[in-house]
Amino acid sequence: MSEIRVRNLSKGFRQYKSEWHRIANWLYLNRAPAKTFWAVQDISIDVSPGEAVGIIGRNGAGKSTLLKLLTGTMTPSTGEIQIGGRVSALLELGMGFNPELTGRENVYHASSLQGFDRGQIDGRIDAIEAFAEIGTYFDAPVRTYSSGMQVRVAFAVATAWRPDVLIVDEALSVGDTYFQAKSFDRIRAFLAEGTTLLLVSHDRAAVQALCSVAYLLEDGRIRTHGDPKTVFEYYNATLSERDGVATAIEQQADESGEVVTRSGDAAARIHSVCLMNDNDMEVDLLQVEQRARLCITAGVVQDIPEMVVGFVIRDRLGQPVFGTNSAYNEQVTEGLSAGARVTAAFEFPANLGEGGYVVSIALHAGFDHTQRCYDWWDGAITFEVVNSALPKFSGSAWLPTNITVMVDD
Ligand SMILES: Nc1ncnc2c1ncn2[C@@H]1O[C@H](COP(=O)(O)OP(=O)(O)OP(=O)(O)O)[C@@H](O)[C@H]1O
Repeated sequence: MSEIRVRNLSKGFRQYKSEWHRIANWLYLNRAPAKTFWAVQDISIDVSPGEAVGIIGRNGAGKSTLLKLLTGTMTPSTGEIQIGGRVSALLELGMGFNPELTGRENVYHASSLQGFDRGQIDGRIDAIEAFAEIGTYFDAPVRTYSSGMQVRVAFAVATAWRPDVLIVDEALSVGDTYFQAKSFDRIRAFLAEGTTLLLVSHDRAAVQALCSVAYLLEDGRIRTHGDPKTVFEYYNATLSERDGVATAIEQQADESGEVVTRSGDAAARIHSVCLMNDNDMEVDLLQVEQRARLCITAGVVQDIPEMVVGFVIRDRLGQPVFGTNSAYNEQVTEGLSAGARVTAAFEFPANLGEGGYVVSIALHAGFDHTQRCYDWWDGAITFEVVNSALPKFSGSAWLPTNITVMVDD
């Protein structure tokens, strides 16, 4: 059985030529044939109990509208929604608070709207206050709060009881870093206990860390769905599409079963990518701090006005660790003819933490691939960084550190 079952869901908004046409329509003066704009079109999704699903897409793709339909704050034009269990939604956190009431009073009010009685709220209020960590402000009117304080109280009350279904819309990105980390821990704990999660986020690391499936929305429809890494790579490839012209996007599993994404208009193609160590040997293993050289060869297929070669190194969660390109370094090659061969080398010290890294390579015009992308190759190579010579450290960057510790008796 699905915890969330959505079938052929659509939401249309009527668009009028002017305010007058809108009013005329209300007054049944039939002089304003309105067009319908479909913010959500024919969406079907099944989410199993305990599953975590990410929803991604450009601004205006229909993500918030979909969540509003799921939480019942908007009614669908057509389609069906079934949700099992108690839903808690973190949308527009704190918007429902009464500014004249204190945080504590708002917590009682918000919790009673969620269906909890006074005794149940009395039993949780101390925990909510402790989680929000806003000190004496908890008993001050909400109008005196900073937006961060409001988010803290709103998150604390919305998650005071573990919901069966948690719906989160970028809500966490507004809090401060400390509170975001604490909120993520709470969401992770809910997931471990069986909560179903629907998360709208542009944060690739958060979606990859929390979700097992992602859906890419575009113009109100599902363009693709699958494992979050593959869907984010596909999304990244769509960012270079212009004027509604679709980019060719290939996704194929390599020998190890990893899905590799390649996209672009193919006016130039990457031929080979390899990583060399300081002994000029091709490697897939580097010591922390060892010098490395990323070597790329490419061929020009059609005459192009310019070519920029770039790369990005990502950690295992898909978070970019470092990326640069020849445009940032003022080495754009111009006026390339079909048949030309291009070689590029990027040399750098592997000042990275231990672990696995994935490299994407790009050939494009302009400062990034969103202007015109010839070839983008996600996961072109992978490599490992090991530390057998330096002091132990954590994290994905190696920052050579001088340490001074003194004791005064
Ligand atoms: N009440 C409304 N009336 C008319 N159009 C609307 C309404 N609400 C949303 N839309 C339109 O529907 C489309 C989808 O909007 P939505 O807010 O769902 O996108 P989104 O993917 O959440 O975008 P963002 O990432 O910017 O929040 C947009 O073009 C938006 O202008």
